[in-house]
Amino acid sequence: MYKVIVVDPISEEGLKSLIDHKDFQVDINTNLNEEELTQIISNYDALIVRSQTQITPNILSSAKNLRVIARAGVGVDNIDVDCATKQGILVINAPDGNTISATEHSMAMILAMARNIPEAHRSLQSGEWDRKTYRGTELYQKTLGVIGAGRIGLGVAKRAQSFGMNILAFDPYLSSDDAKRLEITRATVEEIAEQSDFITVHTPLTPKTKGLINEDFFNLAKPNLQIINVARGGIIDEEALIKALDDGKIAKAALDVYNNEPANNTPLTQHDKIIVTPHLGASTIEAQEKVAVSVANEIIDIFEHNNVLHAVNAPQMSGEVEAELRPFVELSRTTGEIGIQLFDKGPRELKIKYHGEIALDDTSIITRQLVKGVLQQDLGDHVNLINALVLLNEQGVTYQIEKNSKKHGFSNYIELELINKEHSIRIGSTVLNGYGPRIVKINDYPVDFKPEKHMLFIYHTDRPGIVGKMGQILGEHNINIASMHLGRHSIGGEALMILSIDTIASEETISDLYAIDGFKSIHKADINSTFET
Ligand SMILES: NC(=O)C1=CN([C@@H]2O[C@H](COP(=O)(O)OP(=O)(O)OC[C@H]3O[C@@H](n4cnc5c(N)ncnc54)[C@H](O)[C@@H]3O)[C@@H](O)[C@H]2O)C=CC1
Ligand SMILES: O=C(O)C(=O)COP(=O)(O)O
Repeated sequence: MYKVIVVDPISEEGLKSLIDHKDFQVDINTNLNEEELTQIISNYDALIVRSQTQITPNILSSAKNLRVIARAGVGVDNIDVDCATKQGILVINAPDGNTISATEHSMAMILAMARNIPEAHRSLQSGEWDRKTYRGTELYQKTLGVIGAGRIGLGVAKRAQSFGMNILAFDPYLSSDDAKRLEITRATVEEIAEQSDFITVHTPLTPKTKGLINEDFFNLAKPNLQIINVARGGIIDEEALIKALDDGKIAKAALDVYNNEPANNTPLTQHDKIIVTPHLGASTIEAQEKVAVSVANEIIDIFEHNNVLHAVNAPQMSGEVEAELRPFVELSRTTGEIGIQLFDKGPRELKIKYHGEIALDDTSIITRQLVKGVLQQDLGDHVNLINALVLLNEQGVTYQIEKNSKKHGFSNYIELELINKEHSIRIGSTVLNGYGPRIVKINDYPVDFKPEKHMLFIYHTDRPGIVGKMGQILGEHNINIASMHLGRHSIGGEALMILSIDTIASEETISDLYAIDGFKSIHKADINSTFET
């Protein structure tokens, strides 16, 4: 039974598939403080949040059994994702469940601000009939600057176009083709500052976007500028905003999000030229149901089928590409395990080469599997696909990836090289049509074997009688040989023997094998990962 805790208010109707599932127990407790959550989190396999609960390193350090944190929404800035990643906890979100609601809320804010609706409403409720003070502005033929042209930004742009607005957009990922097709003009942040009558921000909060709209920006702005933020508090510098409004550098603002939430104690909510809502962008019946359905179904899929659709801190694992890559994924972990056992000391560097068609695919999952295999010998189960690269970095090991879509003898070829100051080792692998995963190269030795659970790699001088002696010693130690492969450069020259054996070879067995004249170095490789062809 998997245990899931829901700590923010989330549609129970949307969570129904999880609540009704026989393999899941769902506890809903939306009143926990940090200390209380820290105390109970080790009981849970999955945690569901919205933006309210801060998932801190403190909580995560106690989350010994937590495998998944699911954000029923988009922004994950309330979750310490780096810390979760280091601990191997998968973070997922529901990236499109609330897009329409946040888009519509942004339009509502623009319209409410342009037409003074909240102020006029308040005035009329207080008994006034003032048609002069609340004269507004049309959107028609005005310029809207969109910073962050993703799902919501483009949704706002499309709706604003239907009001006859011209759209300028800044987003490093907005291609000129897409901009042309969408009839949007790409612009720099400065151009947007200078030319816009309205501005809306729709980026995530990142070190790059924090304070993106600041005093310098407002100094470039037109005095009639009206600006909204339905993305994240902090993208617009709050102090600079108040100053720009007070100094008449810009006209108005509308905010749904704040540096500190709940925003009970800030001049922003009292300012005459700012209209405010308490982070309501995603607060509709429809959005809440959609995000809840999305995280509930994905949690089930992750625990039951290991399928991840909306990973924030891991490569995606589903669909056609995954089916194509699956044999390589399993082979790679094994290759990493073999590699580290053939290497005497810790590597300082890994080089990973992808040759052939596979070079055209997203191979990040394979890279992580190779690294996981390498680290697993020392770090055991702690290392997983989420934290493999972080842990590699922590071990002071760098990695490089080389991709070449030209064939390297095989239609697909993956090579792992482990390097330190003294030496390096290269292991080449492929998946052969009809034959499955194969190791096809060890350093310069061409080989061809299917990795098995227990193997011996013996570097020796090629000479007659050596195999018989080895068979005899293994027999004396009650070790059965399942298969044997030889790679050699020339007759009588240096050679590599690879044995699959049915049981683990003891240190005593290895030391007896060293007595054979011509055996130079012997490495055991015992594979932890389950390996299927
Ligand atoms: N107020 C609310 O209730 C809600 C707020 N949001 C917030 O809205 C924001 C956007 O959400 P979506 O559109 O769904 O995300 P998205 O991921 O579809 O779009 C974000 C866009 O920002 C762009 N971007 C990233 N860094 C940038 C930079 N430095 N400069 C310019 N563009 C940059 C990305 O390229 C991407 O196109 C998020 O911060 C999210 O948390 C989302 C839903 C509800
Ligand atoms: O999805 C987002 O990023 C939001 O900001 C919505 O936040 P909420 O789920 O309403 O707390």
